[in-house]
Amino acid sequence: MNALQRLAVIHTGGTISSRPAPDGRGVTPQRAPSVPGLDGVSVHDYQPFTLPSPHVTPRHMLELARLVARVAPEHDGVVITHGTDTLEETAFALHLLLPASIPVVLTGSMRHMEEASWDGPGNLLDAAQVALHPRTRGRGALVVFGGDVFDARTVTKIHTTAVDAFGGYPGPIGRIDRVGHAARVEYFATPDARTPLEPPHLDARVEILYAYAGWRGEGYAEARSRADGLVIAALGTGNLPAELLPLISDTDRPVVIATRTHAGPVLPVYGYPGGGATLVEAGAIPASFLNAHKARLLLLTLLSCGLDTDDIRRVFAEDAY
Ligand SMILES: NC(=O)C[C@H](N)C(=O)O
Repeated sequence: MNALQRLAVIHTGGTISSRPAPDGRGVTPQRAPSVPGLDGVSVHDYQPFTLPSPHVTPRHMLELARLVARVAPEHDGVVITHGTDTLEETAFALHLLLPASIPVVLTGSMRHMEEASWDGPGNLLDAAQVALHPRTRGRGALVVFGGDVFDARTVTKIHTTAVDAFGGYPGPIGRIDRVGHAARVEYFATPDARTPLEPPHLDARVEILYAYAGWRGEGYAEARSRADGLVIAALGTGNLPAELLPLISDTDRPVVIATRTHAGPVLPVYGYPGGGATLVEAGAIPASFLNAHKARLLLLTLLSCGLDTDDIRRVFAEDAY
């Protein structure tokens, strides 16, 4: 007889743990869901905190990474239930902090447990079966939602209410379906290998500024004086209004340029004042394909590791994460 597989399920809150509060003041996290119908698997639950995901911070992400690293050796896979609003940030933090050899799968739900269309049990079962699947090993932190498997680097929340709330360019790297009760897991891609980062804390301060037509740098000086580093969600391939160029040239801390456009890289193409080529010339660091909030987590992690601006520039240039 085959030995039981062992699954760790780490609950953190979010809609998948939520129902309407008795005081009638809206939906709040209350009770973690249990994994439905997994034969031959012994499930061990952990609950480090119970939060709506807008309350999750980088400190919680580091706490989770340490918990996963601690429980992973005694389990065949790890699932994390999480609110969807910042799920991609926690997934990306785990991608930065954990070796790819640990199969860790994040999921959540868009509907709470008292709604007829509650998507929690299906997503949780999918996540569990993906986490335990032998082909999942070596792919690092993944997100499973609506049967699609996404890598932590590219996944993003694309809809505020739809059940298929996750997407991202270029799309899923795998899929789970079922034939009868048997799960069928297919992969189309493997995330690149990387060396996990080992920050002693995640307390560096990195702020995001969002560019728009007519921005003259309002808020920039204040953010620069508070933060250890900045990320700008810039325009198109990473361009800004001309007024930003002297501000960026003057900044002695790392300034990473991401894009507010939903897909595609940041590239030093344009040479007009504020164009991407002039920003890079002025010392800004292109975020490549990372969205602004993931670029922020990478910058924050590198700063927390004590890296200087040149080393940070090198890490971003290598597309190492
Ligand atoms: N669907 C969800 O989980 C959204 C919720 N606001 C959260 O992120 O905690």
